[in-house]
Amino acid sequence: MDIIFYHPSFDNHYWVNALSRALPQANIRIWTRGDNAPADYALVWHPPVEMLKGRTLKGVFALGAGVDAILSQLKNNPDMLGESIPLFRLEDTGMALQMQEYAVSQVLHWFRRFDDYQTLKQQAKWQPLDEYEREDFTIGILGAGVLGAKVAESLHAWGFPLRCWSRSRKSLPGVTSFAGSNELSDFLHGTRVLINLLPNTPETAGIINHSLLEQLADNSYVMNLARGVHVVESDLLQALDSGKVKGAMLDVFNQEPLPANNPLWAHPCVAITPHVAAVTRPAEAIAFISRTIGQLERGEQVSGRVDRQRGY
Ligand SMILES: NC(=O)c1ccc[n+]([C@@H]2O[C@H](COP(=O)([O-])OP(=O)(O)OC[C@H]3O[C@@H](n4cnc5c(N)ncnc54)[C@H](O)[C@@H]3O)[C@@H](O)[C@H]2O)c1
Ligand SMILES: O=C(O)[C@H](O)CO
Repeated sequence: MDIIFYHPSFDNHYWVNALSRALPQANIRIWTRGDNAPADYALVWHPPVEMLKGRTLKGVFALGAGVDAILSQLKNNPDMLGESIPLFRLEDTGMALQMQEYAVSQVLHWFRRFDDYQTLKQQAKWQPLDEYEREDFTIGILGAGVLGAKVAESLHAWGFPLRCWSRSRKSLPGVTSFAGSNELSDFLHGTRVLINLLPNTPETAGIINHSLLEQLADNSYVMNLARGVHVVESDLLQALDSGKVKGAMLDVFNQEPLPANNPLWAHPCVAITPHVAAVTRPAEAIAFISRTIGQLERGEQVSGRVDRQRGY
């Protein structure tokens, strides 16, 4: 079995060595320009079109959870990957725990008013503030898939009222489920902390806009852990300036790296991390990929296949 590997920023040699240990029966090589030799599988992130074009592969694995970049490449280059070639993405592989750490720490930061205490500290003011009540701190999770469901589970342990919004109704312990565009307004009404874990699709791009933000509870908080394209940045800035939204924690942006002149950097109510909410962990990702290739080779059911029409 032949496997080609390409990632623009990972240590490709490290990955190929680790993959070779996990799949000793496979010949795994780093793909470089001009390599047209046959391959059965391709493991990729932002691949050059020529890497995949014209190949008859048994499968392509994206080395991350979101496949928006590869699907948008496919849109512009429809012959890059034949319709019948399955595309897979990483499901969890250590990302859920990272999302849980991120979401729980930030929700607690807001709930315990550490943002307000930081402001008071800057004024050298010793001033105990009123406590927030849990029942006023409803958390709404946009997207209740692999990562959203796990984030809900970790916040459930802290006793917050929880709700989620997804395409189909979910059954998650302690979480009120809203489904479909007809129920989005009901989901937003009373939501104090909004956590975004949707995939980037034509339906979800720009979803966190003026109209959505207006429907949240007053003094709400927004956490974007999914993709920058979900947020209309000018609408979020306006909502922060008006006080409707009290704080935002953003990991992803329309333009990455976020340009130095973007007003989000300087906004006192915005916290920023550089697209690190959940990174691909080699050991777990390689275990998932090698297990899935084994299942495919044996003709078994697999998980993680992307529905190209649906867009995730
Ligand atoms: N910031 C980071 O470091 C980072 C890391 C990993 C993943 N991500 C992002 O997180 C996203 C989610 O990952 P996942 O593994 O949980 O995905 P997933 O496919 O398991 O879950 C997606 C969820 O979104 C819902 N959804 C999709 N389209 C919808 C629509 N139109 N209306 C309502 N609900 C809709 C689905 O029903 C599902 O519940 C990824 O697509 C990726 O963009 C970001
Ligand atoms: O989608 C993912 O896996 C992360 O956002 C890394 O890009």
